[in-house]
Amino acid sequence: MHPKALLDACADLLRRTLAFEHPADALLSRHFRENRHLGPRERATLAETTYHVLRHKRLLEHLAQSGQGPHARRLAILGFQGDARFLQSALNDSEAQWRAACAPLLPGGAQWSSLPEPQRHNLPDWLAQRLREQLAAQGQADAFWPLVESLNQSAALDLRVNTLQGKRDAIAQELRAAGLTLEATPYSPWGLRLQGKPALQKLDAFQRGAIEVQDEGSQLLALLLDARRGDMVADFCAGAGGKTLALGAAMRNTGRLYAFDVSAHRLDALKPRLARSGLSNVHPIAIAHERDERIKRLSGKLDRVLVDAPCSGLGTLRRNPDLKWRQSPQAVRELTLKQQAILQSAARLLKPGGRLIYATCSLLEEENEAIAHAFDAAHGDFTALNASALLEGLKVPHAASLCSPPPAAAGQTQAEAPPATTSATASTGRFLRLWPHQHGTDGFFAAVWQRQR
Ligand SMILES: C[S@@+](CC[C@H](N)C(=O)[O-])C[C@H]1O[C@@H](n2cnc3c(N)ncnc32)[C@H](O)[C@@H]1O
Repeated sequence: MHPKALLDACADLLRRTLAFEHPADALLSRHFRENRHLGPRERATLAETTYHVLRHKRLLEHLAQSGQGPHARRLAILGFQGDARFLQSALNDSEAQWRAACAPLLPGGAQWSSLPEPQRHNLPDWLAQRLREQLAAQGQADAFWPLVESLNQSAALDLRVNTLQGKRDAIAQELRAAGLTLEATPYSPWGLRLQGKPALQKLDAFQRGAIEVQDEGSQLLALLLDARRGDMVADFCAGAGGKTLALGAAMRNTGRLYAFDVSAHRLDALKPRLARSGLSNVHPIAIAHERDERIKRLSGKLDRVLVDAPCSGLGTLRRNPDLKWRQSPQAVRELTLKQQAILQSAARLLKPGGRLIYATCSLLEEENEAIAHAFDAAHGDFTALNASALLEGLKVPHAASLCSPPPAAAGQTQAEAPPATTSATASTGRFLRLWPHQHGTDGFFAAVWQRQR
């Protein structure tokens, strides 16, 4: 593709993305489907430029005020993520001069640190304020900048090994032999972290379902449910089934695993993944809402229920940077009502002794701890379990470092770790709390309970 045409295509994609009528990843996928002639480098430039501008939108829009020509083109010039010589040859003289003048203020530039804070954190004001307040209340005010910097980077590509098909080490060896560079993930026993973003779909391991793309944090949520052979389990908000597949494999393809979701479309995306995985214990069921009759019939019958609730997704900004511009305080408030309603309905499915997990990929306290505390207050028949102790029992390295609240005193030893079952709802390490800047995963939250009666 000619440099000028590629820059035009970047500008056109940005114009459409910044209308925020559709998620950026959906828009990009559609663009690539409709333009099959695009090569891998052109696709990478288009995708990375779009994501870079979404990540650094406040800064780039500020700098773009000084340029000339259509707004989206100015953003594409400032945020271009392809070969620098390629960009140079797409610019006219005045554009080239303007870009050179802006360069010291771009991310990584010599004068970037002199910019006002909003142009460095690139978050909407409401979100920056909430994160600052929340971190300060937890005594972690210093974590604000490391967090926003990590949210503005692209995420690593993690795989989950389908342990029904082979051990992690053996699959890692197979992938290395196919030319991939990777290492075991630090916490999940099922995970592999790839270097770069190699294409996976043609690999034999992918086609036979031995690997699935899944963030390490997501793997840990499924692990925490500790679903076992022969269990009756529900993945209440299964979506395209990332966690369903991990749960089905943990159950060794035995028992019964219901994959519920209100979106039949998302459940459809689970079907080819299920076919590859070799699982036959999964039952995808599209429901009308969380009080659907098909769910009521299962009341009091299940051993494990995972509620991977619909949420703001603000823990996934590394992958979905447009979410910070698409979310709002009002939308988050509405989500919290939905989250409470879903958790309440899902809890009814458990039998006494059964385990319930409420999880999100949000960073916000109101979608996480606040929902868990409200559930505690309304459900005396559920006892909170300690995520740190559970993960330790599952042999996850450094389990306590993945959970909050952190130990009050440094140097807590394993012997001092709290028991898995605790009625002290504010105990150390009660919640799984994953952060991109600390754990290299997306931001995740999970609270765990056991039904008593
Ligand atoms: C965070 S996503 C799930 C992601 C999925 N568990 C995975 O690992 O890939 C939340 C899902 O909740 C679904 N959802 C929304 N409202 C629901 C409801 N009332 N009952 C069940 N699922 C619901 C959405 O369609 C969406 O697929």
